[in-house]
Parts: sequence; C-alpha cells; structure tokens
Amino acid sequence: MEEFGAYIRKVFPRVFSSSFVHHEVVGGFSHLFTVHGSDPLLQPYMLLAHLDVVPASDEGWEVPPFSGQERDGFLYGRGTLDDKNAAMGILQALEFLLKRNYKPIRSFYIAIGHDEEVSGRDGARKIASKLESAGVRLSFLSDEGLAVLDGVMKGIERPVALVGTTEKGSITLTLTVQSVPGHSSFPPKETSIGILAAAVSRLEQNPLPSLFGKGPELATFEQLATQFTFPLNIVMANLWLFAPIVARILAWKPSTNALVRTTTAVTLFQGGVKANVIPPFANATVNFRIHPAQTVEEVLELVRATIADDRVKISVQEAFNPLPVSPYDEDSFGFQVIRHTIHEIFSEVGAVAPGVCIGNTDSRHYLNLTKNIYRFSPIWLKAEDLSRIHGLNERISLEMYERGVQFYLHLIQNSDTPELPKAHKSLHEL
Ligand SMILES: CCCCCCCC/C=C\CCCCCCCC(=O)NCC(=O)O
Ligand SMILES: [Zn+2]
Ligand SMILES: [Zn+2]
Repeated sequence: MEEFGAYIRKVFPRVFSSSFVHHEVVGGFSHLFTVHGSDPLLQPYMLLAHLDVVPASDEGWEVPPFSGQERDGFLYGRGTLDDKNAAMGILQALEFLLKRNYKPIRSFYIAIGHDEEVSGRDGARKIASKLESAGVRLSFLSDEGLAVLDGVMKGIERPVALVGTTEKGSITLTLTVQSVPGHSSFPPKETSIGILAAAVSRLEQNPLPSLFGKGPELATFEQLATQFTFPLNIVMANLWLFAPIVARILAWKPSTNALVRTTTAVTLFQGGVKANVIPPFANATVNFRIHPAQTVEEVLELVRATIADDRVKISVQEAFNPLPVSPYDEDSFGFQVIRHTIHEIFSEVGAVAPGVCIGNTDSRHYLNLTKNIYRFSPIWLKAEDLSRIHGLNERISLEMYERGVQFYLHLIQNSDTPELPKAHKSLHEL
C-alpha cells in the first residue's frame, strides 16, 4: 500500500504538483484529494475508489494474479475490475485534464480507500468523519458497483447499464459447536463437525424467502421493460401480476438470484485437531446479503429458526441494514450526470436504469454527507465475466480500461455545469 502511494506520485506528477489539488494521506494508507473549483457556489461532489483487493493465489489463474500481464488485449490481475480500474482511471483522467490546462469550476474530492474489502473502517470511515467535521456536504457521490451488463439477463438484446441507487445490507455470523474431545475409536453418534455441517447444510437447503418486487429492484425491471424481447416486455411491464413467475426464473442463476432474496454464503469452515481425536470444536462463517425489503433482525430470526439446534451457538461478526435509496428522478443532478456520461461513453447501451448493488461499497460511510450516492463501475461485463470478480482470471480489456478513463474525464467535465447536461458530446474530442 505504501508502494501504491509512491507509484501514484511518480505516474501522476501533475496531480501532485497542481495548485488546484490538495493531497493528504488518511488512516495510514488512504488518499484524499481535494480539487478546488473556481465557483464556490457549486456544491462539491466526490469520486470514490479503493486500492485494496481480495487475496488471490496463483492456482487456477492463466497468469500470476499480481503480475499485471497483458494477453490478447486484456490486462490480467487481481483488482483489474475491483477496483484498481477506478482508482487509476480517476487519477489518470485528472492527470490528463490538468495536462490540457483544465480549470475545474465545481470543486470535487477523490477518495481512494485502502480497506474497503474489510469494511472501510480505517479508510473511508476516517475520510468521511474528517469531511463531516469540516462541515462538507456533497452534491453527489460516485462509487464502484453495478456496470454495463451484456447478456447477463436473458431476453435483453442490447447491453444495459445499471447504476446502484442502493445496496444490500449484510450480516456475517459465526456458528460454533463445542464438544468433549476423546478417542476416535469409540466416537459419539455426532461430532461437533457433523452437527455444524448439518446446520450449514440446512441453511443452504432452505434459502431465505423470495422478496422480489417488494424492493427497489421493481423499478429496475420496470425501467428495463422496453429492452426485453416479446413477450418478456409485457411480463416486465406488468410485474404486479407476473412477479412470482419472474422471481422463479431469476432464482436459477446466482447473479439474478441475488436480486430476489437475502443470499446465504457459507464462506469459512474450520474444525478438529487430529485424525484420531474427536473434534473439540467446529466453526463456520456465513455471510448473508440482505434484500432491501428485509432487516438484520428479521434475517437473524429466520436463521435461528432454520438452524433450530441449541448446540449451534450463533454470534454476529458484523451487520448493517440495506442502504437508503438515492433519488433517480429527472431533477437528481448526480443520477442524471452519471446517466448522461454513460450514454456518451457507452453509446451501445439501450438503457440506463437504477439498480440494487448486490455487493457492498465504501460509499455507505458517507451517508451523512449526501443522500445522492450512485454505484457504477465503468466496466463492460458479459455473463462469463461475473465469476472473475473476487474469482479467477480477473481481467479488463485495454479498450475498456481506456473507456473507464474517458468516463471519469467526461464525468468531471459534465459535473462542472450547474444544470443537468443536455446534448451528447463526441468522444473524438479527446
Ligand atoms: C438485469 C439485472 C441483472 C443484475 C445482475 C447483477 C450483476 C452484478 C454486476 C456487478 C457485480 C457487483 C459487484 C459489486 C461491487 C462489489 C464491491 C465489493 O467487492 N465489495 C465488498 C463486498 O461486497 O464484500
Ligand atoms: Zn470493490
Ligand atoms: Zn471487492
């Protein structure tokens, strides 16, 4: 992380030497840039990204995950989609603009957190509280999240862009079973490992109920209705009638099932000490992502009822409710400027619609600074790419990285206006 700090100083010299830009390190490794605009009457906005990544071992990768190798027009590596593309893309856009003598009109902040993948406690949270203490209010905030989706949803022919206007809540539980150790030659009927395995299996076999149509995902499908081919366009325009059938179809695939319900993921499992010792303990970590129409308390209640075994102790590691829904009407400057910029840079998309971000982001730490939080990563995802995020062979095409830089470059310029942008500008301006 220290190397990242040295690296951006080296490759973005204008950002670090411009008289408009103030840079500071927060929480040890996070970066906060304040870009001073000429019009103090325009409320500032914020571009958010993070530099940390989830772990990756070489196994299963076509190239080592931290080698940053290029192959067939793709840059491979952990973080290329989540979220180095944004961390570097935003700074590269600003460097380019400063090189062209750009003078910002509206002030903005760039915040690059260093611990988003582990809650943002020392990065985003500290940056947010620093700005809050200084009385800063933001016009809008743009963060990673949803994307341009191409072929992710059957029945939609053109790619569509979803902007996360909210994100699911989360609860992570530790399940523990303890038992008396002993000799494995005369075992009890059930061991702590068997008891816990049965409990997590019950959780997997009994998914939380479908809530499709009871949350903001309804607006996504209503707004995308015209993008669906016949007869799905009729179905999506009449979800008051067809929601139960649509929910069953969406539940078939993990990516769309995530929109239907609170999801259950058993992510860690440990137990036992030796091959011939009855295990004294077993513990598991289960991560639930909470549908916007449900709460932490409701999920806990349902989980307790499903496990239904007092030998399994349940403790909460972390929990937060689904996030508030940001406005996406015609008068919402933040949503509209992002929507306009998406159409400029991703001219192939048939529609830009609000959506529920199924993953969590640093943006939740900024709730006291603005009600206008939008989660959109300027990346193009095909169905087969979804498994690369936090998975194997994460990669971005060089063309798509460049489009990401263009996206931030245009977003910065478009945000300089006090009004909503009107005409589309040409990409050839660059
Ligand atoms: C037509 C509707 C189809 C919707 C399908 C959703 C497709 C999902 C698209 C993008 C992936 C979402 C990733 C969100 C960013 C996650 C950031 C992150 O890793 N945060 C940490 C965490 O959540 O644990
Ligand atoms: Zn991320
Ligand atoms: Zn991530």
